[in-house]
Amino acid sequence: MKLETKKELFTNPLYLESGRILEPYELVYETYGEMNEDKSNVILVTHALSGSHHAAGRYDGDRKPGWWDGLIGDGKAIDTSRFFVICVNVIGSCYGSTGPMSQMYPSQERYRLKFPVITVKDMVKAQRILLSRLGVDQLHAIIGGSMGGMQALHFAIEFPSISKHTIAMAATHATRPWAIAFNKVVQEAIIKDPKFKNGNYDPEDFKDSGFTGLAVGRMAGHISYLSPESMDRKFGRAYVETDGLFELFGKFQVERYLEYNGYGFSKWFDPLSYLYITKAINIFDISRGYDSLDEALKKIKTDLHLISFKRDLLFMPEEMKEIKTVMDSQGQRDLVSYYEIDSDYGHDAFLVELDKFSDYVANVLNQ
Ligand SMILES: CC(=O)SCCNC(=O)CCNC(=O)[C@H](O)C(C)(C)COP(=O)(O)OP(=O)(O)OC[C@H]1O[C@@H](n2cnc3c(N)ncnc32)[C@H](O)[C@@H]1OP(=O)(O)O
Ligand SMILES: N[C@@H](CCO)C(=O)O
Repeated sequence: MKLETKKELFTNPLYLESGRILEPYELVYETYGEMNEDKSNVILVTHALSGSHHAAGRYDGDRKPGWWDGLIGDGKAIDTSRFFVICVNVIGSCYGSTGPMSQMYPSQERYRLKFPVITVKDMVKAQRILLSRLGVDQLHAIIGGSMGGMQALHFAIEFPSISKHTIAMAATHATRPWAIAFNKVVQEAIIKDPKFKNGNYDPEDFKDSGFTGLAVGRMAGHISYLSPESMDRKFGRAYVETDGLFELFGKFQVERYLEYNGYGFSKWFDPLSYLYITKAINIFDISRGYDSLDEALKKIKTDLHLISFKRDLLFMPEEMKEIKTVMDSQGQRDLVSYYEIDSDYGHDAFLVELDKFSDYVANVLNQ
């Protein structure tokens, strides 16, 4: 599989939903496979909250491949021997596209809290502009999970003719208070951490030791990505062997797991990006700007595939099913399908249980 990382600079303003502008801005992206002559084999993959443009393949020295490597590659469900796949790091993130720690023009100071609030619709708009720059006006498919699924839904509504197929997984049409509440924990923990310094932190300060606010908040988030059943399976009631049951700070394996993943995460993810992206997720609502959800969905022309996971406790199956119900009731039955995957892993099943939906995805892409 041919893997390339690229960056594009845009000097025209990006007009944001908030009324503010981002100017200039950069987008970093990866591509896999080769674009054919008539540009008819392009698939856009959209990433989730902490994901990046590195969706597949491996660079020299990498311990792990990209986050959807099991799905994207030669002969895999998103077959890079046939398709040219693009994955773009969203604005607001911390992997190279313009985000809160980028430098403002012309002062060269970092934006920090001066960075504008961005929305999932803004992330999509920037990617549409990148596609135009690449000469791509028609996609074979758009596919993403979680916040990636939200982007796929926005693409379907805002750019109805751009893609033949749209696959939105483990997402919702509007973020519910339940999910906002988990994000509140991480946001509060970040801003109240003394190292945050009202956004004026030095990233070097937590490169080695981690950023406690982000670590603790991410633990709450991570709980919402699993389920009671997957935790039973992963850990049971196992205790860390070297810890005594009657030591106050002795740990269950599940506690060790949350510490490992929370503190590890806080060494490499930027706290301001986390604040801005969770804000974008919280205010996600595909009906904003329309009279109703029905009106927003009426714009859809693409073949829309909605996929939920049975025990997704963050974005629950009923939320995606509602999109199908509305579309069915207003004469769009032929455009929409809904598939509920029998899984008890939890929300992150879209990253882990690839064998449960690979064939489905391959079938859609073969149509
Ligand atoms: C599009 C995107 O969103 S990409 C971003 C994806 N990444 C994330 O969401 C970050 C959070 N990570 C995760 O949620 C998970 O690691 C996933 C979903 C990516 C993968 O899940 P799984 O393959 O089931 O891995 P699992 O959750 O068992 O293990 C994760 C880590 O915890 C470690 N771990 C497992 N059990 C324990 C334990 N008892 N104590 C300490 N650490 C543990 C694993 O060794 C692994 O470490 P590593 O990341 O250094 O390899
Ligand atoms: N665990 C994934 C999905 C969260 O919605 C992430 O961190 O991006």
